[in-house]
Amino acid sequence: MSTPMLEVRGADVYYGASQILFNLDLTVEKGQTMALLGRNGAGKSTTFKAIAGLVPPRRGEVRLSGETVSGRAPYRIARAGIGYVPEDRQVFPEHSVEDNLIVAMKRGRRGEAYWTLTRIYEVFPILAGMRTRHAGRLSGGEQQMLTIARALMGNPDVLLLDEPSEGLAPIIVQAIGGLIRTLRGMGVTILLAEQNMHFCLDIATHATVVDKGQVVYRAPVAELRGNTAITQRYLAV
Ligand SMILES: Nc1ncnc2c1ncn2[C@@H]1O[C@H](COP(=O)(O)OP(=O)(O)OP(=O)(O)O)[C@@H](O)[C@H]1O
Repeated sequence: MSTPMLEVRGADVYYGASQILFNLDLTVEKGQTMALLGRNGAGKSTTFKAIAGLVPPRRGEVRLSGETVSGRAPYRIARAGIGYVPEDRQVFPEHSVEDNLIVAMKRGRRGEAYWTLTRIYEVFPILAGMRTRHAGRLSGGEQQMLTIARALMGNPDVLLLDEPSEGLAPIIVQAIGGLIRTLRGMGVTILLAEQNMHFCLDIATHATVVDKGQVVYRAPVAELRGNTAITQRYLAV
């Protein structure tokens, strides 16, 4: 098997004296859309912060295409190819949609420039229609699309999306879901954290379930769908 795109190996992660993740292992292969599922407080966001270098693991490591990136500063991890979209949609509110995209523009680590403004507008036509609008004027769903588009402008090898459906109306959640499916169809490698299992089942190819900071299940999504013992016990559905 080829080297995984993203690996977390044996990660112990703490906030101060509290241990939040315990010996956590996670693997995302190239082209997969991996759902990271678990209840509120299970450790999904902390896993993302550990990967992005905001809360580095005290033990264990994070590897991107086989290269250890944990221990580096967050901006260096981003530059290495990890595009992180945190839960709180951070846009520059006083700047236009297009300026928000342009400041994030960067070649990938092998010099790739697949994601350009033109391609972003093809995949996100809604942003094309509001390119001169101040980002602060966008709705929550539009801002979510903009933050995903901004992360892509950095030509990452893997895209981390932390609860992209959170707090959005069902019709917008559907639109975000459709967008992630489009990215999946384009071969983008995605790690998607979600509390909403139904949202994930339609989008992801694989699932990893965490509970109390530990991985309790991993399988292709089709298997999770049929596993009511797991979904009832860990996902409260
Ligand atoms: N900055 C922090 N300091 C201390 N504890 C924290 C901090 N952030 C989160 N925690 C705790 O870490 C645990 C895991 O939180 P985390 O945010 O990773 O969960 P989650 O699965 O992403 O859930 P949510 O959907 O609520 O974001 C929780 O018990 C939470 O209270």
